[in-house]
Amino acid sequence: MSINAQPEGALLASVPTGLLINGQWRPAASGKTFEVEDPATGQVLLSIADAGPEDGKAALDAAAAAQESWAKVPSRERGEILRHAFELVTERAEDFALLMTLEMGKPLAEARGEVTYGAEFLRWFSEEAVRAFGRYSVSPDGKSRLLVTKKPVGPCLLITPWNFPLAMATRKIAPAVAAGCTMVLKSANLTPLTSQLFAAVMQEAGLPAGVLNVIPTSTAGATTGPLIKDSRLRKLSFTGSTEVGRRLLADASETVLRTSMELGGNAPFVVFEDADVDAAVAGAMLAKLRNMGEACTAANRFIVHESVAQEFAKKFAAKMADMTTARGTEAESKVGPLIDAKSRDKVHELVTDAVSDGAVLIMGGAPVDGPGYFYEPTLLLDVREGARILSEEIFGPVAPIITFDTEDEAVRLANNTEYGLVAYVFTRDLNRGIRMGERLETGMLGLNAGVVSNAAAPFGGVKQSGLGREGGLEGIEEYLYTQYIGIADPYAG
Ligand SMILES: NC(=O)c1ccc[n+]([C@@H]2O[C@H](COP(=O)([O-])OP(=O)(O)OC[C@H]3O[C@@H](n4cnc5c(N)ncnc54)[C@H](O)[C@@H]3O)[C@@H](O)[C@H]2O)c1
Ligand SMILES: O=CCCC(=O)O
Repeated sequence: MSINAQPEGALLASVPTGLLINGQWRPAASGKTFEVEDPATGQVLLSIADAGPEDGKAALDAAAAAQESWAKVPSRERGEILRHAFELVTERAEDFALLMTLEMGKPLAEARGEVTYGAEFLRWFSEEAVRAFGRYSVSPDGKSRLLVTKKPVGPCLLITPWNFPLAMATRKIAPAVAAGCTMVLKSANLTPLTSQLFAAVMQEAGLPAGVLNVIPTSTAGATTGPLIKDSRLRKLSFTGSTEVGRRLLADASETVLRTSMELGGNAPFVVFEDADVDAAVAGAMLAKLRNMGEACTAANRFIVHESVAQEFAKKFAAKMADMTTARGTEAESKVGPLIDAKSRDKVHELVTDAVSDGAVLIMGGAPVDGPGYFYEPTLLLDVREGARILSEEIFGPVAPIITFDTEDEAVRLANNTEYGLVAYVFTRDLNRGIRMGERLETGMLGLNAGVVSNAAAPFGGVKQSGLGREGGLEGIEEYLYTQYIGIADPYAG
């Protein structure tokens, strides 16, 4: 494969279409396949093998068989495989970007940004692999020695969403490889192609057979359900909706399976009266329109001080009006299609509901005519506090604005949600920024920043946004368990 993007046909022809089990690409046991569509055109891109329960079991068999030998591979070697994978993904950045744009719809410029972001998890954890230290200490009474070590948790099931096809996979696979775990990856059925290509890259980077097994499927529950109940599985790492996450947590409780849950969000974006409004608008464009608003981190509620709300809305609308809605492969595209008709209908329903409830439509507010699932960038002012659009994830390019008067009111509005992934705060007052960090119930805070994602930072939420952290120093811990060995007094007898 070349460094430059291949033409679509050649690129698609290079994507493996089988299941990856024990180092071999093979058809599903049932012989079934499913189709992957381009959300911008509705055209079928590729048909790929459709794993069923039998394939799921074969994948876990392979992961379980490879676990012991993989855990013994020196951490430096595991790190070097990750580093090699980082270099290969970077060399093929244009291919990964085009593939993501084709199957998910995001504009090419954003897809390139995701390649950089996704690849960084490989580099970060190639460096962290060698730092999973334990400790040795003398017990307080001096009579014994305490040896504390970190060990790989064992075979993991990784389930990823469709919205960031590369980064959501590398954010799990890289720390699992660094920790010495084997894996079964269940990629998103709407965007499995990037994971297929990435798995081929991991093979090329030297990952031994059986360490990473990949089972795309159109029957997620039926195929992964038995794995979650299988006592050989030691970890479930899920990224997706809170609704599915809740169900998987219930299933995981049967075997007291260790879990990481990266779930939904409902991010507040708070603009204080002392904020630099232009900087807040620039942050809002990122926090809202990155990935067409299809991000767990997307600002879902703009909570703006009443004294600057008109100015903020006017400037925000002007910037939004510059965003060209077009197929992601077109050079001018700034907003691609939503993932499917169901998602677009839900976005429209939330907008219609807010408007019929008294919100003022400043711009947009409708699906775009023609092929693909495009939705107009939309701005709503004076949204009523109890509106559905403020309590549900919009997952589209729609920004609802509500106003506040006092800091206490901003905090109350921002925390008024079951979610707690990220919040954004714009203010020139550092003390106020710090206070908001202390008062907001979220795992992450963007202070005068519209994006917080960074491979070196612990990504994750509180409340119903999930459990655990991905990235940062914390990310590898999700794949390690602590073992303590008590040693008798070496001076006794
Ligand atoms: N917190 C985060 O880091 C983060 C990151 C990305 C996306 N998300 C969230 O993901 C959601 C969007 O992604 P989605 O629509 O793919 O979510 P989803 O929950 O519908 O699906 C996520 C994954 O789970 C699989 N799945 C669905 N039902 C399943 C079942 N019964 N058993 C096993 N697997 C099952 C899907 O096939 C997919 O691979 C949003 O809520 C978004 O906020 C969260
Ligand atoms: O969709 C949520 C993930 C977004 C990110 O990692 O920046």
